[in-house]
Amino acid sequence: MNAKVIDGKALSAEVLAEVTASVSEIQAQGLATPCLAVVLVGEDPASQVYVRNKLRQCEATGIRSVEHRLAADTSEATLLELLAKMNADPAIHGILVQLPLPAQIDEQKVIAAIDPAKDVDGFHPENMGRLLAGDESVLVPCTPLGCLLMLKHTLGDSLKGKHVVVVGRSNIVGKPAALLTLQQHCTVTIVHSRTQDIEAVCRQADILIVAVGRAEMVGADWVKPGAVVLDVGINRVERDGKAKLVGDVDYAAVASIASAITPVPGGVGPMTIACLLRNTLQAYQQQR
Ligand SMILES: Nc1nc2c(c(=O)[nH]1)N[C@@H](CN(C=O)c1ccc(C(=O)N[C@@H](CCC(=O)O)C(=O)O)cc1)CN2
Ligand SMILES: [Mg+2]
Repeated sequence: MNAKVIDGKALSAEVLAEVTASVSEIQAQGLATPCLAVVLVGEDPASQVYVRNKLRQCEATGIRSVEHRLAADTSEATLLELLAKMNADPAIHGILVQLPLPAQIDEQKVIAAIDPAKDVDGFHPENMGRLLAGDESVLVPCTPLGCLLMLKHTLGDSLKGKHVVVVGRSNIVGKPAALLTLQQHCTVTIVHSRTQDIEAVCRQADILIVAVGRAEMVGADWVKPGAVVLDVGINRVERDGKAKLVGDVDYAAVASIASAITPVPGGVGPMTIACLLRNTLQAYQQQR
């Protein structure tokens, strides 16, 4: 088998085009423009790239953006004060704090301080709880939402009843990906570092979603022939003396056995940013 490549760049362009059309319509009606506030603490190079891309996509879709760059030694209190101001500002509809945060700041405390209505990352405990309860109007985390859109695009109605195995149990990807596919009537298993015979469980999957952060961990012997494989990993490695970006899946090996697979780069990553803008529009519409 030679897997179909699920093109995250092409699909994210479709999502962004829909957002752009909706923003144009809002502007044509003379309404306030949707606005996203982005907070970056410190100088992590990857985070700087992601934030730059988020701001660039805001501009491309017509969404207004406000950027706050804070020094790496910013105190938790200062960040919480900024969030309180933005929560109270009716001209700001979405707020995101780029993760990871420096060690002196408690990530959970910061996430919980964002107004759930403006939480375009879908990380707030209230939004996580609503997702768990099956509330379909809730803001959901961007990466798992991107995965779901890719699965719907690839499988359509036949997504129902499929066995999804999610590798990784993070709050940001693994758990919400499991809940979102459960909501689509999939049979869902989460596996992780302590799972016994993890390869055998993964081999049962019709759909394998891998989000562990370990370069090329999933080989062909983890995958049932014909499975759909979504690779959420982004790992910077050195190969033949050159820097290279690889996923958590051994792409060449798994593409020869899967029916469809996401590449890295150009797979799930671009969908994350497109879904952020989609969520910003949703937050705006729900605040009107
Ligand atoms: N507040 C948040 N922080 C973080 C999130 C998040 O959703 N919200 N996710 C990740 C980082 N992230 C977005 O913030 C993100 C990561 C990767 C990509 C992406 O498009 N990747 C490209 C490769 C780019 C590269 O060269 O590194 C790809 O896969 O094609 C977009 C967004 C952690 N923090
Ligand atoms: Mg092996």
